[in-house]
Amino acid sequence: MGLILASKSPRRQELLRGMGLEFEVMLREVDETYPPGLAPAEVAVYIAEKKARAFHNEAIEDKLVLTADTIVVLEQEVLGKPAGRDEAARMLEKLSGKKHEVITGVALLIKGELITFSDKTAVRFARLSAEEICFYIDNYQPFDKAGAYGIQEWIGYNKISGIEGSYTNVVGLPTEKLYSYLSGLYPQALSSSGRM
Ligand SMILES: Cc1cn([C@H]2C[C@H](O)[C@@H](COP(=O)(O)OP(=O)(O)OP(=O)(O)O)O2)c(=O)[nH]c1=O
Repeated sequence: MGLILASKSPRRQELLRGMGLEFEVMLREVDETYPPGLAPAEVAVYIAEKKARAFHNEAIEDKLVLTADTIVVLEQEVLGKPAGRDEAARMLEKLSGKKHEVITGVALLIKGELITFSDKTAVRFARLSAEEICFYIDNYQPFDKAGAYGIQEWIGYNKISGIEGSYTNVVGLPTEKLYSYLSGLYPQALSSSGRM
C-alpha cells in the first residue's frame, strides 16, 4: 500500500524517513482556521482532519493519506505560527520560564475512512532574556513554527529545561504513536517499505 504524506513540512518528511517508511508528498491548499469555541485540546486534530478531507474526492486508489497539525497551548491559549517578528517575540516572552503543551493532531485517510488521534508533550522553558529572544528570531526560523520556536534549533538546545512525552511529537509527528497505529490498522503501509 502506498503512503502519501500531505505536508510541506521538511521536519515531517524527515521524521517519516526516520521511521523507515517510503512515501510520496502531495500538497493541497487548506484553510487552517478553526471555530473560536473549540477546546484547545481539539484544535490540532480538527485542522489535521481538514487537511485530510482536502483529498476526499480524489482518486487516490487504495493509498493512505497522512496529515498532521502541531499547536502550542499555553494556559489554555493556542499559539500557532507567528505572523511576524513582533508576534514571534510576544510568543517567546509568554513561553519564557513556563511549562506549555505541544499537541500534534494526526489524520489518516484511506478509502474514504478517516482515523484521527493526537499526542501531547509538556515542554518547560528556562527564562529567556530580551537579547536571547532577539538573537533567536534574527538567526533561526521561528515563522514556520507553532509557538515561534523549534525544539530542534538553538533555543531547544539551550533554553528548554525539560520535556515530558514524545520529542518527535514536538517536532511535528508523534512517531511512536503513529507506528503503533500503522502496525495495528495498516501493516501494509509498513511492510510495503520492507521494514516489517
Ligand atoms: C513547537 C515546534 C513546532 N515545529 C513545527 C512543526 C510544524 O511543521 C509547524 C507547525 O505548523 P503546521 O501547520 O503543523 O505544519 P506546516 O504548516 O509546517 O506543514 P503542513 O501543514 O504542510 O503539514 O511547527 C517545529 O518544527 N519544532 C517545534 O519545536
